[in-house]
Amino acid sequence: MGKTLFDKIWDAHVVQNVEDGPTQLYIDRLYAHEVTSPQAFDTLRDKGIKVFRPDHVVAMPDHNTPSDQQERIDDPVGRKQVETLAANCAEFGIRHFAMGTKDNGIIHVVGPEKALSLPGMTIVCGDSHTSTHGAVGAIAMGIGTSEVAQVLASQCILQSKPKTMRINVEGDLPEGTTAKDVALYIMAQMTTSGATGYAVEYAGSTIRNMSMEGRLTLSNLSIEMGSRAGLIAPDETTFAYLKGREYAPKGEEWESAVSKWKELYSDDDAVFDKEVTYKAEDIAPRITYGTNPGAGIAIDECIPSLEMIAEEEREQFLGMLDYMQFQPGQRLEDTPVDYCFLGACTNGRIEDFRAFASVVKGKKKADNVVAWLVPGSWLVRQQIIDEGIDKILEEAGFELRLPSCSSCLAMNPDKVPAGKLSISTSNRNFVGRQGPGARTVLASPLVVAASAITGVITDPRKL
Ligand SMILES: CC(C)[C@H](C(=O)O)[C@@H](O)C(=O)O
Ligand code: SF4
Repeated sequence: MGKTLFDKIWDAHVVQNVEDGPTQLYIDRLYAHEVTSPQAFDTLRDKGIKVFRPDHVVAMPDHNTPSDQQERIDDPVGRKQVETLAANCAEFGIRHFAMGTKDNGIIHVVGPEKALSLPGMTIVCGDSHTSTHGAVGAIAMGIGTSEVAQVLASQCILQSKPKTMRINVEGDLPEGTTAKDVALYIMAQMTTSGATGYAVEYAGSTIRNMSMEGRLTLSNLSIEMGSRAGLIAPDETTFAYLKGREYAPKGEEWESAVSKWKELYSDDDAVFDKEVTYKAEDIAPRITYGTNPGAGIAIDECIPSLEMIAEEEREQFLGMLDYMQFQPGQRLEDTPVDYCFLGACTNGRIEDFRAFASVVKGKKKADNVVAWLVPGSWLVRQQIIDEGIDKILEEAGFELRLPSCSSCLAMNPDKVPAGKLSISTSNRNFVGRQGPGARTVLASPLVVAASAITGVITDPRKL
């Protein structure tokens, strides 16, 4: 029987299989950020252990970094986390991309764009959206802080092998529909726990035709349906994206790496524990209405009416709508928005800024809207400037901010006030996610851009 892509990478990293226990898996790359690493470093310090392979670890602060200036962090808790990361990296000899330096950004944006994440790797980080890196053809998983300590100390992790699922998407995406919409659509079909216990591989012609950055967006959201990992077989798109990037293999090493990477696909006779197929033509620009990313609709649909919801789910459904201040059956188009956020590890890449700019070019931001446009890294910010996108944004009344997780998570000054409605390109719309009492609807950069221009939830196809 053939092997799946996941099996091929997994098998190549098994150090030992413990009978009736987890697998000891070798890890190629550990990323660390300021929020989930301090205790892991404390553990090493307490036990007098050194970092086993410091050159395999890359750290950077991203959650607490402000997006308006990066000279200082006013919040003492956030400041301490960022300072502690810097001190730990200095003490343990780990590469550290400091706040405000050209290498810094959100880990899940920086890793792929610097080719620190490569096909065939095992990649972990104390962060659930580590699934993002699976888009380059890697096993990339979020882990807990105690596991971060394990990897620092041994470059290995104890892991039970998940089941495998293949999600195929076939055909051409309709106009105005992006990778983000594909992810939101799949999640609505599968629910936010539909892939729990599985490692997902995305396949099919829609995925093959998707840009590398679109694939990163899709893999990013894998965790939101419960999957720990979201892999995509590396192909010419992957190789073209990685080639020449800072940490990519060079010269002959590149050639030999690519020939190995070309073996990384699921064999024709590989069997998945579960397989589902969706049609691209069924997907449209989407928007969420609830407080989990699976509670979403096509932008021109209405929120389900109460009759459409199973009886046992009605209480939860009404609870979500109550928080969101929406009604069953309500149409969301034309609902006034207060905040617009372009950014996060979901949609903070150059293609997202190009998409946003393509909508707002020659138009003006609505007066009722506060807009935060936050590149996912300093490299993305530089690309925006080099391509003159900053000028287009400025002329339309927007301001380009500094790289950060920003308004994705209320751990820095970019908080949405209680009761305000935010339309956001991030990946989570949980209660209080963008600030206590803040209400979040998730959408693509095109939908957020159209809404930032009109001041109401707007279908970009109709602008
Ligand atoms: C702070 C961190 C642990 C968290 C995560 O694991 O994902 C954050 O990045 C998030 O997006 O909620
Ligand atoms: S941008 Fe958001 S989802 Fe991504 S790592 Fe930061 S807080 Fe988590």
